[in-house]
Amino acid sequence: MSKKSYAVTIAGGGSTFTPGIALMLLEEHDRFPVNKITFYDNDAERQEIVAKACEIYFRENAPEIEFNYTTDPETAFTGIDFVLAHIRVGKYAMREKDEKIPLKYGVLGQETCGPGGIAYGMRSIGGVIEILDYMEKWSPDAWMLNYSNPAAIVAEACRVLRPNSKIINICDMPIDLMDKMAVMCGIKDRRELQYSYYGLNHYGWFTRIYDKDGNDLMPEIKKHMAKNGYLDGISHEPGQEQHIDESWVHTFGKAKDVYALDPETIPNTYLKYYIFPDYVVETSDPNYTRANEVMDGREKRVFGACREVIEKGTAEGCGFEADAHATYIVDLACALAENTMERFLLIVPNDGAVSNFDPTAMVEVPCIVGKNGYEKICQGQVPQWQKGMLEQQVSVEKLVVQAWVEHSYQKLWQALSLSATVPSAKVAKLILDDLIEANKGYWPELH
Ligand SMILES: NC(=O)c1ccc[n+]([C@@H]2O[C@H](COP(=O)([O-])OP(=O)(O)OC[C@H]3O[C@@H](n4cnc5c(N)ncnc54)[C@H](O)[C@@H]3O)[C@@H](O)[C@H]2O)c1
Ligand SMILES: O=P(O)(O)OC[C@H]1O[C@H](O[C@H]2[C@H](O)[C@@H](O)[C@@H](O)O[C@@H]2CO)[C@H](O)[C@@H](O)[C@@H]1O
Ligand SMILES: [Mn+2]
Repeated sequence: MSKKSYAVTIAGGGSTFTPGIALMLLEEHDRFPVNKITFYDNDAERQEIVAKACEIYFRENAPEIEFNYTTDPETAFTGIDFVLAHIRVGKYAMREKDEKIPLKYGVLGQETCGPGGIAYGMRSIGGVIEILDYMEKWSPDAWMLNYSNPAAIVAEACRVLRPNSKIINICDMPIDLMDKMAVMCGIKDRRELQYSYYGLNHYGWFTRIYDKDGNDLMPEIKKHMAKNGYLDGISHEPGQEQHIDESWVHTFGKAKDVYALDPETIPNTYLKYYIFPDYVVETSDPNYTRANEVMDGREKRVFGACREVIEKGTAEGCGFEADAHATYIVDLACALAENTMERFLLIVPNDGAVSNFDPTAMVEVPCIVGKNGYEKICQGQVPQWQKGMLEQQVSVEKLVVQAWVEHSYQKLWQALSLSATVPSAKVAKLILDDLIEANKGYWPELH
C-alpha cells in the first residue's frame, strides 16, 4: 500500500454490524489506512447508542482517527473516499412483518427470499439510491461498497436507475461458504481458494475450487457436502465461530439436500428456500421467526454492550470484537484504491459472462478488481436446470424493480406469482394486499 489514507463513511451507523466493521477497519489499518470514519444513519437515536460506544473505543484505541457521527447527509458524504453501506430500511420491525405475513398464507417468510425479500426490496431501492446520490453529489470520486439487502433487487435497481454510478454490490454469504470449504480442506485462509461461480445474489453455485497450487479441491468438498452439507466446515477455533444460532446450523445442514439435486456443483445455502419451500414452511414457527431470533439475540447483545460502554465511560473489557469475516470489505476497498487486481465475487451486469443467460441480468460472478473497477470472468454456459431456475428468479427481481419505478400493482403481483416460493396467483394477491397495508409510507403508492 502507498502512504495515502482514506476517509470512510459507514451508512447504517446504527446497524448491529457497525461495531464489528469499525473495529475491523482499525485492525486492518496497516493494509488500509483510514484517517476519518463517519457514521451516517437516518435514525439518530438508534445510531447514537452505537456511535457513542464506538467513539469511546476509538478514543482509547485509535485517537489519531477523526471520528464523527451524523444524520446530516452533507456532513456524512463530503470529502470521503468510500461509503460502506449496510442499511435496513424499516429495521427489524418491518423484517418481522416480511417474514410473518407470507407465513399466514402458508408461504415461507424470509429476509431476502420470496415475498419477504420482495417487500424488503420495495423498501430498500429508494434508501440505497438516496445514499448513492448523496455520495455522488458531495464526493463524486468515491466508491460505494454496498451490502444492504436484498442485494439482488438493489443491484438491479442500480443497473436500471444509476447505470454509471461507482457502486459495487457484494454479499458475504459466499465468503462464509468459502471459509467453510477451506476448513473442510484443512486450508487456513479462504483467500487461497480459486473459485468459479455463477448465479444471482443468494441464488448460485460454485463449479470449480482449486487451491493456490491449482489442485482440484472439489472431490474433497463434495464428500463433505454429500454427508453433512456445510456442517463439516464450521470452524471450532476460538474467535472463528460463525452463526451459532440454531436456524443457521439447520441451513448449513440442509445444504446436503440442496447439493443432492446437482452433485456436480456446490450450492449457495439460500437455494433451500426455492428448492424446498414446503420443508421451510413446515419447520417455521409463524409466531417466532428469524427476525425475533435476531432481535432477542444479536440486537440485544450489540446494543447491550454499547450501553455498557457508555455507562462505564470505557470500552475496556467490553467484548467488542472486530468482524474478522468482514475483512473482504477491506480487500475490496484495497483493490479499488491500490489496483491489486484481486478476484471477488460481485453482483454485476451479465453481458455474456453467463453465455446462455439474459445479458441484462445482474449476475453474481467472479471479477478481477482494480483502480478502474471490475472486469468479469466468463463462466460459460449453465446447465438446463440452473438456467430454468435463473430465468424464473431473475424475472421476479426485474419485475419488482419495474413495479417500483412504474408504481405498478400489476407487475408486483406478477413478481410474487412468479416466485418459486408462492403456489398460485391467488395466494400471491392475498400476500400482496397485506404487504401493501404493512408497507404504507415505505413503498411507492401502487396503482
Ligand atoms: N450482503 C451481505 O452480505 C450482508 C450481510 C449481513 C447483513 N447485511 C445487510 O446489512 C444491513 C444491516 O443489517 P442489520 O441486521 O445490522 O440491521 P439493523 O436494523 O441493525 O441496521 C440497519 C440500520 O440502517 C438504518 N437505516 C435504515 N434506512 C436508512 C436510510 N434510508 N438511510 C440511512 N440509514 C438507514 C437503520 O436506522 C439502522 O440503524 C441489512 O440490509 C442486512 O440485510 C448484508
Ligand atoms: O439472519 P441474519 O440477520 O443473521 O443474517 C442474514 C444475512 O445472512 C448472510 O450474512 C451472514 C454471513 O454469511 C455470515 O458469515 C456472518 O457474517 O453473518 C452474516 C449475517 O448473519 C447473508 O449474506 C446476508 O445477506 C443476510 O443479511
Ligand atoms: Mn448476502
